[in-house]
Amino acid sequence: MPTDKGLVRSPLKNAEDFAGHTPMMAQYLRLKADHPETLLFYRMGDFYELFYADAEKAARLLDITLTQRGQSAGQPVVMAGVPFHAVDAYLARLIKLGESVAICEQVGEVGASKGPVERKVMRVVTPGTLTDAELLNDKSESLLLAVHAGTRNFCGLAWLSVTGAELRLAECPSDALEAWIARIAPSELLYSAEVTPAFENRLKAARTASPFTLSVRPAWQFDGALGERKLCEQLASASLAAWNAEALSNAHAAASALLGYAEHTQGRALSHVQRLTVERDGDLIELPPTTRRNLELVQTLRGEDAPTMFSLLDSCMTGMGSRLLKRWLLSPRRDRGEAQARLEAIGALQASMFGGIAAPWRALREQLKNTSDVERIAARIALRQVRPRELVALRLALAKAAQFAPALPQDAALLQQIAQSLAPPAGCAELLAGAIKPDPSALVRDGGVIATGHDADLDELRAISENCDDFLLKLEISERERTGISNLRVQFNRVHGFYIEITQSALAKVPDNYRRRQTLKNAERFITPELKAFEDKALSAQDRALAREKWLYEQLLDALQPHVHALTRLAGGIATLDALCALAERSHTLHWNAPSFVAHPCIEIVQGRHPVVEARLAEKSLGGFIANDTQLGPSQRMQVITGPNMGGKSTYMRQIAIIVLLASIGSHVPATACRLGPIDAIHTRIGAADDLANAQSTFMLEMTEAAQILHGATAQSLVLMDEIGRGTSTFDGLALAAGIAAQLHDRTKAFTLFATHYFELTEFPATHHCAVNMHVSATESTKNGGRDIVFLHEMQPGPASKSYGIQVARLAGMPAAVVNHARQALEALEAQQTQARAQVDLFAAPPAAATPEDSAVESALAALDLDAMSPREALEALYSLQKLNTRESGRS
Ligand SMILES: Nc1ncnc2c1ncn2[C@@H]1O[C@H](COP(=O)(O)OP(=O)(O)OP(=O)(O)O)[C@@H](O)[C@H]1O
Repeated sequence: MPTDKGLVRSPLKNAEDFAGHTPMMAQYLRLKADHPETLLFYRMGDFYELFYADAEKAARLLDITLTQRGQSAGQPVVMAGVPFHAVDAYLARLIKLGESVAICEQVGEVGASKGPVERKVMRVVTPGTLTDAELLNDKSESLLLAVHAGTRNFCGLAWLSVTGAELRLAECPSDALEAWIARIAPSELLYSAEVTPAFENRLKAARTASPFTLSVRPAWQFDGALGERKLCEQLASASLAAWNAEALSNAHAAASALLGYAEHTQGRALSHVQRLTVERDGDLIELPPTTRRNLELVQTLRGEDAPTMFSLLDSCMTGMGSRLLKRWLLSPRRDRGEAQARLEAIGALQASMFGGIAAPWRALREQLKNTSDVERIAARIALRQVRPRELVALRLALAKAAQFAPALPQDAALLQQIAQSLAPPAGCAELLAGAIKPDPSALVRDGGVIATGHDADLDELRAISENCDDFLLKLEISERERTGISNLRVQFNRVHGFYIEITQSALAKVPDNYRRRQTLKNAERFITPELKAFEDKALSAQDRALAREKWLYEQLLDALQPHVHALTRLAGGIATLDALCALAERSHTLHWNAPSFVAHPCIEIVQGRHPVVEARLAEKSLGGFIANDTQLGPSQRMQVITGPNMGGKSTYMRQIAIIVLLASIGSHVPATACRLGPIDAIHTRIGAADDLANAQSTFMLEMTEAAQILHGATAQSLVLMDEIGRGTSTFDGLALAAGIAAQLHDRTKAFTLFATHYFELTEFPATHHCAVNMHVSATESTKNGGRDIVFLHEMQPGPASKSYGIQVARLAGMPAAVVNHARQALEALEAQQTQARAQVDLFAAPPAAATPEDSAVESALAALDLDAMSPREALEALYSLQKLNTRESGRS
């Protein structure tokens, strides 16, 4: 029997367990037993109430009042509540804190049966399965990721956004798991209750890179065969061959848990998820978490959202566009096909000759403004959670989408593809226009949502409640005419309802179909079948109109289901168009140019700039950015960069990485020209703070990151090494820096930018022919006796002549006494070093270490497939290894 850490069933499951509890508390406890780890919001009239431990927790987290009311099973009932109309704000706070909430509604008729009204958990809101517009961030996705610790050191991954249309699968070696998690950046991660404690600790540790909620699921839900079946059902396909996703049993197992959980939280299947993508290790340009952090792609080093590369790049008009652009930025592909198609599209959007009007991106962006989030609305239609006003927004978006296509230039394949996806699903806009009022109430339960003319019954019901007086007046006139009784009156009172009043004198003229209702002194009151029917209708018209509206809304949702697929396709088209128009606008505004791709290895940049630093300088009027060239190719793979602190070394290195990344996603780049050969990864090792959370010192972290780069980089990688070795003693640091530079140059052969303050390293290019010295220029100002430094920020060939550390310290406001002291000490040190400097060849290759051959025991050990062994076989293998070892020791 599989254990289930997260979903431990409450022992209070049987009816007798609730003995002594009031019927309502027994109902609550029964529902709570199914959601032990989740706060249960139990609807009572106008409030959602929480009880017992949930109430205490909510009171603490939400700062709401904890109260006690009555007793159940001899104990006071501890409770706390939130008003139902304000629930979204409370949910948002809880979700932000990583909590999950089960929403339990009253589903039965009040008073329909004995005991409490029937209640049901309608949905579970968790950080990774958000669907409410109020809880979601427009510009970022909330992703749910399931991880399966598979066999043979492989992990399966499956992830999706519940409000998106795409499910993604991947398999990765176990040691690459953290990098994958960091790249996916989920809001919630699902894992099996039966993973090893070590694996669980790794998942917990992965939260330091970007926080997410961990949710444990029963082990049986991670089932490969079940996952494959569920995927086939989801995609309405007999096999996964079309997606090249057949032989991925670890990922299928993750998908099984993922879909199961997503359905559990939404209370229904995710019919809108109809696309599948398999991500493979080698498809993407590797951007390790350190690179994303150091290049400040989506977060600054301080953890803020701006100014970052994404905040500069994202001028999208819609949330869909922003989300897609972020995905592009974080997942550049090695294959240039996609980037090339985007470049072509941007070129076409910028061509001012199109149709004799200004560049098409301008007009398109105007049209894209205020387009609603069709992607999320389509998902909410599928999940039957869509609100009336969203449907109006959808109708307007459909009308807009129809205008985009004719405005699209015809000469780029990607734009043509977009034009096709923008065709609004036939009949959908008409359906919406016919069914929903142009300005409906926010919620269906308030009524006033369904358009007049959509349903005759509803119109009549509304007419009754709205035009009661009118009806009575008309009836009075027609009855007076029919009977010839001129003082006949049609009236209403609360006790007797509707009636026709006839005075004594006119009784003789009363028609046959009048039935007596009441006799007064001077008059008789009658009812007719027509008036009786009206009375029945009028008295309950409002309630019935509301019920009818709800029913009609459900009918409308049914009728919209077949359009969901086309709507998500259309949403994809709008998002892509928006992202491309944003790139065209950025390129125009920031004076960027199109890069070109070549097959031979090179990174050639003419007049490159760092876009974020440039924007900051412009914003603060700190002067212009100095552009620099970069030339890296087969014969010049490494630049050893020296120059003063604050000279611009880091900026120069980062700008190259950013230009390479922008080109790889198909964006224009901040340079006059750029030619780029194949790239498989961008690695960075740039100064870091202590990683206290992982108990690593600065130096340990520096070495760990450098080691990862040396293991991972290839001849197609771009490597940024900023001041490696500075975290330890000078000799240690210098020696390590020399070793690392030699390894990158001789073995890895990656394109390397190696910034250093060790002047000794400027000798490196003399013996390493693919390396060159570069330096950032600075000069001493004539003011202040030539003691001040002026940064020119220009990259020039050759090594720097001076380090200017003391000048920079002076600029930073160091007391004059310290500066003088340092200057004297420096002179003494330099004199001493020149005398004592022994000629040490820092870069000489070490004597080849004899690589001992593996012993027979080691070879046998390496050949064992532990995952495929039973405990008995493992024990036998151990015996034979022991025997082998005894034999070997005997020989030696
Ligand atoms: N090309 C440039 N044009 C104009 N200003 C620049 C340029 N490069 C750098 N700067 C300015 O100089 C500042 C320092 O640059 P950077 O951090 O790259 O220097 P550094 O040489 O790496 O310094 P350190 O060695 O102390 O790390 C930047 O914040 C920016 O304001």
